[in-house]
Amino acid sequence: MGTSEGWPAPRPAGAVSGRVTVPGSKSISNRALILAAIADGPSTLSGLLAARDTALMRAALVSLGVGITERDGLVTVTPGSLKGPAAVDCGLAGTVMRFVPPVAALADGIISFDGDPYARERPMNVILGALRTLGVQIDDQGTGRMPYAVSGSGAVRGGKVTLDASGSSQFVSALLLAGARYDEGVDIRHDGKPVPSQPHLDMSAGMLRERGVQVDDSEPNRWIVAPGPIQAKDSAIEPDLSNAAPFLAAAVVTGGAVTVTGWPTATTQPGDHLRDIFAQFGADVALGDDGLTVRGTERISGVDLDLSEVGELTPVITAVAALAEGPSYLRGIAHLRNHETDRLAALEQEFNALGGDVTQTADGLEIRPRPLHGGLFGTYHDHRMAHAAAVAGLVVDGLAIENIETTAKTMPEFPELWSVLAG
Ligand SMILES: O=C(O)C1=C[C@@H](OP(=O)(O)O)[C@@H](O)[C@H](O)C1
Ligand SMILES: C=C(OP(=O)(O)O)C(=O)O
Repeated sequence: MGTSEGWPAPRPAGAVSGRVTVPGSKSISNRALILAAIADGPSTLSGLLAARDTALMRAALVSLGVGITERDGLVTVTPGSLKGPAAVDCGLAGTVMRFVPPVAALADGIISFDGDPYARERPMNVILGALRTLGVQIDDQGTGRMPYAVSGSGAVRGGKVTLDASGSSQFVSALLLAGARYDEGVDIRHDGKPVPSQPHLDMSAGMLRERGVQVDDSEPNRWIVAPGPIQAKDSAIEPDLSNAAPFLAAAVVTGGAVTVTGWPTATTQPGDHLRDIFAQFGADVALGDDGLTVRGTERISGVDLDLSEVGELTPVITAVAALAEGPSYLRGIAHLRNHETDRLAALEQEFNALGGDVTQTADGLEIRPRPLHGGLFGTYHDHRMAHAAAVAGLVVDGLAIENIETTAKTMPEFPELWSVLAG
């Protein structure tokens, strides 16, 4: 696949059209695994994503004493008594490094956490501080970052905590997901600039309610989870709508038509915002029984978008914007500096290296379309940088993608699916 020269991005002669089935949602899969692991009985999950982030989550839960078996594509999770010692590899997965420590706090024993080199740069201080307030003992050598160890005593007091989740919604989701199992539940208040990624918070609250947990999020910036059992639940994981972004973008930038199958009619996934976003770029968007179809038109308009709720869509949106007719302004995404890499810097660097004109602002990007030329597009261990590069490569000669294998974080089949659609 990839070589030292990178993976040559497919450069089709004309419009890209076809149907794509994308694998399960990373965010729903890892929440379903966590909730099943601390539920009141076994749960069977279908359509669970098989990718690096979910493999890391499964390994983490198994190391704590959870039973996970797989048969005919169905994954059964059986809660066990949670115990250390254990060592959790978080890779570069935000959902593992933030969601597992609150569960590890329920275990009896010491659970240590580490991950990829860049994982040590991703902020953890807010969630570690909040856990300490809730009665959990954590040793991070005073760094607020990885590596750290949680010393569980088999139970967590819980209760009230105030935190600043402007850096990542995952700090709140982490406490919500485990909070029902704390003696006093959790009562979280956010104090700071706005919390990003509201759909992911709704996803956490929604999945808890589906499992019988009482969540009160009626007051802005406050979430109360009542103590009590989490009901086991068999469930089907939706396709990953954020990972559908590059495929749909292929239709937009080549004037083709792409259908992503199995698009849910109601969902908390942020990727559902793509319907509106691609329409703003000028594409025709239709949600039908067959899935979501995006049809490119003659023109790609520049856009002015606040992406604070859907930050993970930014790399692919940047690629489309770089190929538009006019400038685009993407706002509300300062927190992307804490993602798999500093995404604002990485997008600026890599699109400008192709002849583009992308500038970082305090909270986003300004993109002025320029004719792009080929080159090696750096991906910084960021799956979504690779998706952005692939979209640009559809219409730019000689574009190669460095470390295409990084797409395995959430979609190991990406190179194959992309080659079939665009090759
Ligand atoms: O809870 C989740 O599953 C996620 C929340 C978001 O994190 P941030 O709020 O840190 O952007 C999102 O970007 C990430 O890809 C997945
Ligand atoms: C920010 C992302 O991932 P993580 O879950 O590692 O935070 C992402 O997938 O875009």
